Amino acid sequence: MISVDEALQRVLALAPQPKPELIGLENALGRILLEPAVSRMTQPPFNAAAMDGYAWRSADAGQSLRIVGEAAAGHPWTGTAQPGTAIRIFTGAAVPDGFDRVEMQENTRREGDLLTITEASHGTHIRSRGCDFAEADELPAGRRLTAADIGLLAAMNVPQVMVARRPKVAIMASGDELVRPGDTPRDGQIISSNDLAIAALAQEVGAETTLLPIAADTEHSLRECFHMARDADLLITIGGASVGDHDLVGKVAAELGLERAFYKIAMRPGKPLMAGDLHGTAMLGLPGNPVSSIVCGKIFMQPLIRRMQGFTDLDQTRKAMLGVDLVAEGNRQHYLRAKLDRQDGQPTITPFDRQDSSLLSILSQADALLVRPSGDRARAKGEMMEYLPLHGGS
Ligand SMILES: Nc1nc2c(c(=O)[nH]1)N[C@H]1C(S)=C(S)[C@@H](COP(=O)(O)OP(=O)(O)OC[C@H]3O[C@@H](n4cnc5c(N)ncnc54)[C@H](O)[C@@H]3O)O[C@H]1N2
Ligand code: MOO
Repeated sequence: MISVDEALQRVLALAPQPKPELIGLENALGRILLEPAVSRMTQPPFNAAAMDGYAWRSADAGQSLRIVGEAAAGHPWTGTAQPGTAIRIFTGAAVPDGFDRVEMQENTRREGDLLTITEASHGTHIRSRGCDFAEADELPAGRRLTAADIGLLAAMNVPQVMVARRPKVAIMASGDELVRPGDTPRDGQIISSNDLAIAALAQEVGAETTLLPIAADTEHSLRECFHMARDADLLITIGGASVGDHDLVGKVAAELGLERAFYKIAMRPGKPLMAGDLHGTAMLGLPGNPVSSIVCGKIFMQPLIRRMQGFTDLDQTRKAMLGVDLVAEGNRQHYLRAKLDRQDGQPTITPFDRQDSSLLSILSQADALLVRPSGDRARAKGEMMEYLPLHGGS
């Protein structure tokens, strides 16, 4: 059995180079920028009024001013600033050269065309040209685009961006006992939940997912389903990974030409994980126990899908204070479903008592996976421990 860190490195090595795709900003949320985006604008493109009021010259302080024009957003004033003059101006309008202040109208008195500044503000209320960004400024490659990034790119007059194509992920559940949600299970059958959960985890990090038919526990059925995934960037199999007579995924994958990167890792849950390359399609074979498959999806599949899109910052670990005492750990790195809260103002993490790898209800209540390295010593309440946040992309 190899360590979780070693396994993760081997999984990430299966990622092909990201494939570029040019898309409009309206579809760019959450996508990973592959090439820097270069601004085609300086913002603001002119010195702009930040208040509704009057533009005037500080050299004229203390004088009564003659109002000689008006500038509104989208409607510049074309005259030139003369001593002793002011213009009416509105927020967003270009401040003509020569005027170096805008006073908000609440601080002025106007009588006909004559203006008195009754109280001068501290600031100029002028946003100087380029104070936000300049033409040729860049938004660097490698970032996952946020709503704020999309606003910035739009303001930069960059209507399209080069992002990584969404990896195509095919997901195959296997097992004679499985039926789809909504079907009526016969004796001995259960509902297939893992493939939908794994698809959701893959979508969370930008994948385009396809659910393959549920494969029966026969080599023929598995082979057929493997064949359906041949155009995918990544094939995820679920179940059939262990040592039982009906656990045939590894055997069939090997016969079809899987170059195996590893099988079995020192991890709990998730020991029978396998990974490899199948004629250019990366493959992850997840264990069937529902929590094992989702935890492996979180720890291996999500970073792999991110890496396929050129994302580099893959470390998700954070720290919190332990809420209870814990006994010493065994020889596998243990991921415990846990609840996060605050105690004495400190983020605190407390694992659930029940940790069996079939319990989806506990996983759904959990906010985090507490990470305990293999062979970890007994831990006391109050110690700082590492965890991975659950639920939510990024
Ligand atoms: N003799 C041994 N037995 C087992 C070992 C072992 O080391 N020696 N390891 C155990 C561990 S740990 C795990 S994890 C499981 C993994 O086994 P498989 O990957 O072969 O999974 P299955 O046997 O197919 O299923 C296990 C369990 O999960 C349910 N399942 C499977 N697929 C789904 C699905 N899509 N949705 C919901 N539930 C699913 C399945 O019905 C079983 O109950 O092996 C242990 N055994
Ligand atoms: O590793 Mo299994 O995944 O412990 O249940």
